Amino acid sequence: MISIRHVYQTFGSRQILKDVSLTVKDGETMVILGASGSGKSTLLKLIIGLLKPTSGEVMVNGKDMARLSEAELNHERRHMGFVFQYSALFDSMTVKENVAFGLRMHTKMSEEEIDRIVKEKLHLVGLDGIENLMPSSLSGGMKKRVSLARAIALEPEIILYDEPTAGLDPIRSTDISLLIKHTQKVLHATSVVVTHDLKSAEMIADRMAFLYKGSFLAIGKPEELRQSPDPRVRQFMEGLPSDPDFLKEGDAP
Ligand SMILES: Nc1ncnc2c1ncn2[C@@H]1O[C@H](COP(=O)(O)OP(=O)(O)OP(=O)(O)O)[C@@H](O)[C@H]1O
Repeated sequence: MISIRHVYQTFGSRQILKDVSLTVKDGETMVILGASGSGKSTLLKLIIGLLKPTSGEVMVNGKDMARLSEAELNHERRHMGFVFQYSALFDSMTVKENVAFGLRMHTKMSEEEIDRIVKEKLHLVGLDGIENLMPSSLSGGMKKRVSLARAIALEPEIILYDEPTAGLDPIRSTDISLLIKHTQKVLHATSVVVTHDLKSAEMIADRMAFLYKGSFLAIGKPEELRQSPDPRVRQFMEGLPSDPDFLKEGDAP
């Protein structure tokens, strides 16, 4: 379980998160929505323990991430998988070495076991037989899949996704969203997905949380957000422009 309690995050004089609280239950997929700069990635960094909150608590599986030593943090991160924006594969390593990275770092598995797990995870993401390719020869969608295979290699209890569909065309974006959903079904992981992509969010979310200027305006099931009494939430959910005069009469599509 991930429990964020009354978190404030300040950088210099700028307050980025203001009294943010959120619980992500075991096995749940929580999607964090919000405009650019609203603090979504900052929230992920707090969960990973890359940032310590200015005040408040970030508890992951009962551990206060801000109070852990670097060694303890690394131990906790072994149970977490990360799918970064733009895949972040190691360009000088083959697909196999990318997927095997965490296995080599955190375990003493034999080469046979590593081979087996790499094959199994690539199969799960629909990429059989590409172990020896280099990332530079893959399409954007394939890179995302490899990134997901790497994130789940150690069968993490928690998976964090930062904009998993960024830079993909709508069809590939749907493919990745379906894959995230499938992965959830297989692994029963607790997941937090940061995205701008409403269609993807609707496909994968158990619940959604809408971050607006550093505070959550709404947390709930997708239909609850769509019917939110707060016009700012509905506006985002409907993808309307920020300036209501933007679509003047006669300009409407
Ligand atoms: N380490 C830092 N030092 C100073 N400012 C920071 C730092 N990290 C983030 N910020 C600022 O905090 C704000 C929120 O950043 P964050 O990356 O969390 O937003 P976001 O919602 O993920 O945006 P996007 O969707 O564009 O990625 C931004 O204005 C950013 O410039």
